[in-house]
Amino acid sequence: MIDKPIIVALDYAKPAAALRFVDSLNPDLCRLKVGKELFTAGGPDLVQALHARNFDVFLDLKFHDIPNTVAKAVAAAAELGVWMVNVHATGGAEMLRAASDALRPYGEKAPILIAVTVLTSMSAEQLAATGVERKLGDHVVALAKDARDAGLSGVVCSAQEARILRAKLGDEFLLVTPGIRPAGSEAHDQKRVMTPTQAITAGVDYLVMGRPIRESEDANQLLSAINHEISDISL
Ligand SMILES: O=c1ccn([C@@H]2O[C@H](COP(=O)(O)O)[C@@H](O)[C@H]2O)c(=O)[nH]1
Repeated sequence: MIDKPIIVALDYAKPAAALRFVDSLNPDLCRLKVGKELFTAGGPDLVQALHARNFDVFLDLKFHDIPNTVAKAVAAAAELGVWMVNVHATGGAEMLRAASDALRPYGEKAPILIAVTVLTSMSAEQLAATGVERKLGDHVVALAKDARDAGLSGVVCSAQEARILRAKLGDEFLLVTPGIRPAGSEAHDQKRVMTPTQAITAGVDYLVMGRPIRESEDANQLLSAINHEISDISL
């Protein structure tokens, strides 16, 4: 299993609140994800503050724009030194290729580039209502193949699609899955959820968890318990 598979979503409105929480976390237990809300409030300074505290940062801005704009945006993320960055796979093959090509000059220092397939907050019915005629699983697989063919390293998907993606895309392709909920905990707005054990058993590489960790009484204790639970799984 991958080292430090839990990525904690720092969905905070204020950088100070995010850093207060981060200062209570043990960097040996997790990596961090900065999304649209916190990056809009805290910008590159906040990302640098997380790097200074020895955390790997997944910059989850889900770029989706014309190829030139997305290429420049992922290059800016590389300049920031983030560990992982993402784009929307529905931006199309040309956009995905432009993003991948933009990171080539950074060589081994390039962030891991992945693509969002179908948001974990969407059900099959909600996806169909947007006009997508393929079944949800088929759509995720098709978008993941587009990402792989454009040179990306993996996708954001639900753990519910992990088995089919592993079968179709092989063992090296990274699967990063939000919508992870410890057994018995609230799903909130997430529709396609799995527990950490179910997800790792299905072949997921990274588990993204926000509210269950941030709202727990002792985040380090919960992270340790989940890391211990999934470390026992042999695939
Ligand atoms: O399909 C996706 C893509 C991204 N996310 C992000 O992950 C976290 C999940 O937070 P929870 O509190 O554990 O629900 C959040 O930052 C989302 O923006 C996602 O949920 N689904």
